[in-house]
Amino acid sequence: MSAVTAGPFAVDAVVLDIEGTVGSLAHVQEVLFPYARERLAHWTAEHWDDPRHAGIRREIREATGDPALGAAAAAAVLGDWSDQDLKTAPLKAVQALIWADGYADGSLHGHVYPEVPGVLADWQQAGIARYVYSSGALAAQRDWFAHSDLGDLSALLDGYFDLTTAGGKREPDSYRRIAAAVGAEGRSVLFLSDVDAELDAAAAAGWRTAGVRRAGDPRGTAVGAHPTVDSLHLLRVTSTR
Ligand SMILES: CSCCC(=O)C(=O)COP(=O)(O)O
Ligand SMILES: [Mg+2]
Repeated sequence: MSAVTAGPFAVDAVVLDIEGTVGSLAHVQEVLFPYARERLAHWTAEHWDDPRHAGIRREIREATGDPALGAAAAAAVLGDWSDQDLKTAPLKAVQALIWADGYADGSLHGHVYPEVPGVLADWQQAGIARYVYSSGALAAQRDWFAHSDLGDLSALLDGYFDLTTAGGKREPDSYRRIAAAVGAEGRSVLFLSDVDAELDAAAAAGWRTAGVRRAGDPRGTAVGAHPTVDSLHLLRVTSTR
């Protein structure tokens, strides 16, 4: 393991990506996504006409341009989006609903790297706020941390942002929205991600940035030009206060 550190970062808040940052890319790609993919057809057959999911239905119909799209066609569309790993809000909403069953019956857990709870607790103790920003839906993010393989980590987090509340992760305006929502100046927020385009967007909004690249990640050890660590305990983060 490398011991390359990043920082110092004097900040009021840290915002963390999930996939590839606090949890393993392989877990998302090889466990979570297939779990939902295998159940998409059944989910749409069961729930397509459910009034509680009218928003999902409307968004998928809008995206396809077919106001009469039925359950079977919707399942095919969702399957295509999943196969392409497209970060679309309705796919993320359906995945979250399917995963919720797996978390509830104990067949799914959110993967969290071993140092994460301790580092979050240290930042909490130092008065640094801790938020999550993922393409995964808010419900999926909450479930990930509430049902992590290291226990319920919800108390270590102050809030969650996703595509519906912040916008796309490669758009600087999304980071401006989050900063406004948490009441922080961009320069006082540190964003952690495994994707350089996301860090570039955060930097364009004036945020501090650090890449996280876990050991064995096939994408290599650098995340663009951003200072990069392979474990959160190598970040030197202090409070501005
Ligand atoms: C618990 S969210 C599951 C991960 C997911 O759906 C996803 O698309 C990963 O996106 P991220 O922004 O966390 O890299
Ligand atoms: Mg990620």
